[in-house]
Amino acid sequence: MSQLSYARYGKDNVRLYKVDKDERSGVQSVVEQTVRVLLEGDIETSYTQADNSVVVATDTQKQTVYILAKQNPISPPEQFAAVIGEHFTKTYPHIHAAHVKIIQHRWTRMTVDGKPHPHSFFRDGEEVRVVEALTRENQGVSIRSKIEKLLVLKSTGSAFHGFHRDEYTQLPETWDRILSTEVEAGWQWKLFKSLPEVKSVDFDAAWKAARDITLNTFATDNSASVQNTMYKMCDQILAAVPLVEAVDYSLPNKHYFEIDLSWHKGLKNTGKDATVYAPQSNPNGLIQCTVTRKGPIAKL
Ligand SMILES: O=c1[nH]c(=O)c2[nH]c(=O)[nH]c2[nH]1
Repeated sequence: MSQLSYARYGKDNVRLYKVDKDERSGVQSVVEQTVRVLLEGDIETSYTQADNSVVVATDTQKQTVYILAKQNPISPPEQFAAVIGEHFTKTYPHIHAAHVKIIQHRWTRMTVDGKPHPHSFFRDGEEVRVVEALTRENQGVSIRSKIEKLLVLKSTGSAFHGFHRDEYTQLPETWDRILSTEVEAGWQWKLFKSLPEVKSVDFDAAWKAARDITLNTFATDNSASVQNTMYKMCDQILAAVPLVEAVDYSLPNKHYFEIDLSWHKGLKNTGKDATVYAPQSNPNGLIQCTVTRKGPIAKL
């Protein structure tokens, strides 16, 4: 009559904080993450026959995350995700795949009296660093790194003209507009065959390169469109990080509308005279792309 066609289960929103205390200098460093683990394997009978013997309880999964966090570095998150994935696929013969997602939150060291403070931090924005890792038994680990919720705006240096026009078109062309977006950028790594291979990669350097390229290109590109600017970002990240096979962006176009105030004593507030704008929440444009190197992509 019916069959189970999809089954994954695990613990979501496992909140984790780890401090590293350098006893000699007294400097402490902190990392805060939110972890999701979802397991796949020979678990059908738990759904279809109430057979809990195949269930590694989600509470066990949570405890395991804490123990692995104690026993291993949790940063870079790509490596910790691979450690978690390997643990579940190696420890339980009937678990064949582990999907691990880690969201790393920002804690930026405070500067006090011009000096980096040894143990005080602040949240400088909602931007997060995200990792999605899929470990499949005897096959390796597929890792995607991401930047999410990085809000940016430029007040000039962006145009949008020459677009298709027909009887449905109302938007005027512009040679000078505000450009704002909340960056969601991802980069897919080549398939790693083993945990030691994952541990040899400088994921922090890649994250910094992707972030710097995103910000520098956003700021300096004389943007013809969101589409063209994001393609330039992808192209540079592929060039900067040889182990990355694909780069993707998803960019909402957060519109700022001019307001015609001429009805009030002839106030000039459009075109080159525009200074007061109305930020829009919705609807918004949404522009997405994935850019790959030529050739096939290895996928789990
Ligand atoms: O950069 C842009 N790309 C579009 O596709 C588009 N469409 C639109 O209305 N404004 C913009 N801006």
